[in-house]
Amino acid sequence: MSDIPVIDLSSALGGDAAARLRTGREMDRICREIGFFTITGHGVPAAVMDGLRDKGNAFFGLPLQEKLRAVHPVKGTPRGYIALGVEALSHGNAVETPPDLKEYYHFGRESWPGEPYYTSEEGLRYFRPNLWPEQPPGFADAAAAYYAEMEKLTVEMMRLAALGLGIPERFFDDKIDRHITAMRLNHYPEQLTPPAPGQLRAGAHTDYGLLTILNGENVPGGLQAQTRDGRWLDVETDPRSFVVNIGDLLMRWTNDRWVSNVHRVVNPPDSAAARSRRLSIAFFHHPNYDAAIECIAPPGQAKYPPVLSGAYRDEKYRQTRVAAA
Ligand SMILES: O=C(O)CCC(=O)C(=O)O
Ligand SMILES: [Fe+2]
Repeated sequence: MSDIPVIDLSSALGGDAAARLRTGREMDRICREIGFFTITGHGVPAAVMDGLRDKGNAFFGLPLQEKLRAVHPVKGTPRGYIALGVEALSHGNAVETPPDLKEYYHFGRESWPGEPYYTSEEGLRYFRPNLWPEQPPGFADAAAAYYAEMEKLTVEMMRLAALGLGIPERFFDDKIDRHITAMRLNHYPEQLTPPAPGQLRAGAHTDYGLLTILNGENVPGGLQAQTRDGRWLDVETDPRSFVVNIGDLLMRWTNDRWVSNVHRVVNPPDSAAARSRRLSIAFFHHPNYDAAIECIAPPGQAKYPPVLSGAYRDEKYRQTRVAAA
């Protein structure tokens, strides 16, 4: 495969059963080979995408002192601002590199029901209040609107995934209906000094969850995905479409039928480094924390023991932190 495939979701989202099955099978074919594809016809309004992108750009454009006021007081909490030098994604895959050349803002669901699933001691570990900065105004609303669109889209995509995997269309529904998805706005600043040896915007890594839905922009110093035979492919991240990739947990759930590809964000070339900042918005779809992930496989052929969704993510977060935030 020499290019990242494109899936047009419009007929499947229109509800036509044959189109849904066809699209699910297309996903299956692609995800067995390379767990990366672009989606068009996704139905997410451009105004929602631009809305959050504008707020993100405004936030990262603030002076560092301002941004640091949005650092969460409890170290390691996936909420609020994380400055340059805190994370090295490659550590999640046991590769040592210097920290990634990015800053990011982490947030989750804005509100949830007053039920024990959310409010118990365990629930509180995943459902935490967001930490919105004072500036820019309207950030929380733009984020909630975007989050809601991603929720609708991922329910549909997981149904198509089920069709492609040959399991009941609604198999995933009750395992993702109280999902613990975190989102990130990643900002890769202009590079005014050369990176250290081995230092990238985001080191080579795999994502942890089910589907990552990414909205980026095509500027020098962008996303690359690695093929099974070790080549790096440039991934176009057009701001009007989304790039979707499979995470480790879905790879495990499918008993390795679908691949969670290694990917990275490279540095811009020297000629453009001083002016190529880049913003990406990532929705890391992750099942309900109490969902047991049991390999979808014929009896006796599961490659992995069952694991709980929440415990699995906790461990991944622990591995990728290289400095106190
Ligand atoms: O910024 C991008 O294009 C990708 C970022 C990424 O892979 C991640 O945050 O996991
Ligand atoms: Fe990633």
